[in-house]
Amino acid sequence: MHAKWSAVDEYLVNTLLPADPVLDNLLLHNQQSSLPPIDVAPNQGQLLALLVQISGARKVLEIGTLGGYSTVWMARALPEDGCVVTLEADAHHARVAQENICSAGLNNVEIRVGPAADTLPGLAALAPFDLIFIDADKPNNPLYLEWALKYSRSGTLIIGDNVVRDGEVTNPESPDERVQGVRKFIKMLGQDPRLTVTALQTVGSKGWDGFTLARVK
Ligand SMILES: C[S@@+](CC[C@H](N)C(=O)[O-])C[C@H]1O[C@@H](n2cnc3c(N)ncnc32)[C@H](O)[C@@H]1O
Ligand SMILES: [Mg+2]
Repeated sequence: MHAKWSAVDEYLVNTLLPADPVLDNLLLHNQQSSLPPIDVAPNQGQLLALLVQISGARKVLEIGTLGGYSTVWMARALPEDGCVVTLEADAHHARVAQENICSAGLNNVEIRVGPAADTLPGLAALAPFDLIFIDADKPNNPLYLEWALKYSRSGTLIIGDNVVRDGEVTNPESPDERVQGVRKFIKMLGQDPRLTVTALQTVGSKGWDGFTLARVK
C-alpha cells in the first residue's frame, strides 16, 4: 500500500508543482549533512505556502526547523514585509538550515537556536503571529499550543504536524510519549472555546500521518 501512496504523491507533485532545483538542493544538502528525512512532503509544503497566502499572513512562527524545508516554503509565500521566525534546538540542524536559507536567497527568516521552551518566552515583542506551525518534539505540543495561543490574535492559524502517527494516536495506552503529547494537544484543541479546529489524515510519501488546523476566533 505504501508504494501506491508514494506513487500517487509523486504523480501529483510532478504534475502540479513546478520543478524546483532550490528545494531539491536543499533536501540533498540535508541528506549530505545527515539530517533525518522528516521534513514535510512537497505537496504539504505547498499547502503551507497556500495557507500563508490565503490567510494573508505576514508574521509566521515555526517551532521545529530541521533543515528549513518547510521554512523555505512559507518564507517564499510571504509578502515583501513578511518574516518567519523559526525555532530549532539542535545547533547542527540550525546551521544546515541557515546555509539552506542563504542558498535559497531568502533574507526574511530568523532562526533562534535552543529548546523552544527556552526561546519562546523571548518572542513576545514579535507577537502576534499570523500563522504558527508546530512541528518539533511532540511531547511538548501541549506547551507549544499554550504559547501559540498567547502569541495569537483573532484569525491566527495554528497548524500541528504529525498528529496521526500511523494511527497510534487512537491508543490511549500508548507508551510513546510523542503519541501522548499529541493526544493531549488534540484534546486541548478540541476543548478550547477560542478555536475553530479540524484535523486531516494524510497518506503519501511520508507514510500515514496527518495534521491539525485551527483558527483563533
Ligand atoms: C520534524 S522536524 C522539523 C521539520 C521541518 N519543520 C520541516 O518540515 O522541514 C523537528 C525538528 O524539531 C527539532 N526539535 C526537537 N526538539 C526541539 C525543541 N525542544 N525545541 C526546538 N526544536 C526541537 C528537531 O531537532 C528537528 O529538527
Ligand atoms: Mg512534521
